[in-house]
Amino acid sequence: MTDPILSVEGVTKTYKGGVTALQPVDLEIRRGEIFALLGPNGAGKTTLISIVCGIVTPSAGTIRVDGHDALRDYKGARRKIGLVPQELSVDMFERVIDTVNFSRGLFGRAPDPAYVEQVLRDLSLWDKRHAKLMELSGGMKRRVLIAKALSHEPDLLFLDEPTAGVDVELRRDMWKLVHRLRERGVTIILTTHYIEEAEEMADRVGVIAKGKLLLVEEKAEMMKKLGKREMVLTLAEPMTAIPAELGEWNLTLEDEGKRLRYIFDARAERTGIPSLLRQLGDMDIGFNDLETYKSSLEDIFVDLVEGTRA
Ligand SMILES: Nc1ncnc2c1ncn2[C@@H]1O[C@H](COP(=O)(O)OP(=O)(O)OP(=O)(O)O)[C@@H](O)[C@H]1O
Repeated sequence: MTDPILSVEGVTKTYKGGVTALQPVDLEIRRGEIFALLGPNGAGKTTLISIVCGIVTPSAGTIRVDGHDALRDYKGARRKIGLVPQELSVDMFERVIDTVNFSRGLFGRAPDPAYVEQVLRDLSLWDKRHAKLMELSGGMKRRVLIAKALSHEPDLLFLDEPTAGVDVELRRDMWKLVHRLRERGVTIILTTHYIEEAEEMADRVGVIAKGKLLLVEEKAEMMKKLGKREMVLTLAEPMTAIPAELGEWNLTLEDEGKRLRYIFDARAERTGIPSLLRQLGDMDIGFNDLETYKSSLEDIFVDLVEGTRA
């Protein structure tokens, strides 16, 4: 990859107690992309982010953030990064604008009221700028965390589970916000348990489980490559069992024999649907409805993660 904004090479982490949270991880992030790191609880997502942000020391490996070695030149690397943590760790008595200005100062940036105003406006926090954090709703507090993370004009923004525990409306707002930030040139890495979040937001998806990065793919490519597809026929007459003549097809009978499900591989050149339908016609098996489905990222994810179970 030419000039990645982040490159992670051979990074591992074994915590003091002996838990191996990351097996050697190699990952490159392109400038300007939205990358979703998708994985179940305990997969190592937060550990990886924390290592890149210099909060956790890796057991091995190197990290470069926009050319800065994250270990040897921690400050240079860290300045490029905005981190939105999972937990609210803010002083509830502080006012919105003060906490954002304070975060900017921590990175040695000179005050820039116009920039901070823009960030607060983008996050619909401008009207609340003089409110104390304790006076804000949960969703607004989360936006304040984002404003703080953006306060020093980072090029790379980490969102650690940005929508965990927020309502649907706020989740959609977050998604829009992430797209807007990208339009402004910010590269975004987010972690999530939610498939639909990765599906909705990301350009590329990395699937991580048990500390192993199992796969990194363009989202569309991943769906295409690994997608199974399904066709469901609603039968005119319920069946008690699948006739032996249909034994070679990957069929299941559902809904008390009223629906027949056919699963096929989207990668295969031929779906087999025409010949299956012909055969059903020859056998006088009628149907009232035919639907096809593409498997979602969810199915792919479950397949992958289950594949890693010992
Ligand atoms: N400070 C620590 N000391 C010891 N073990 C830890 C520490 N932090 C995390 N772990 C362990 O490392 C593994 C990976 O945890 P991590 O928090 O990175 O996962 P995650 O993918 O972010 O999970 P979640 O989605 O639940 O936040 C887990 O087994 C966890 O228990």
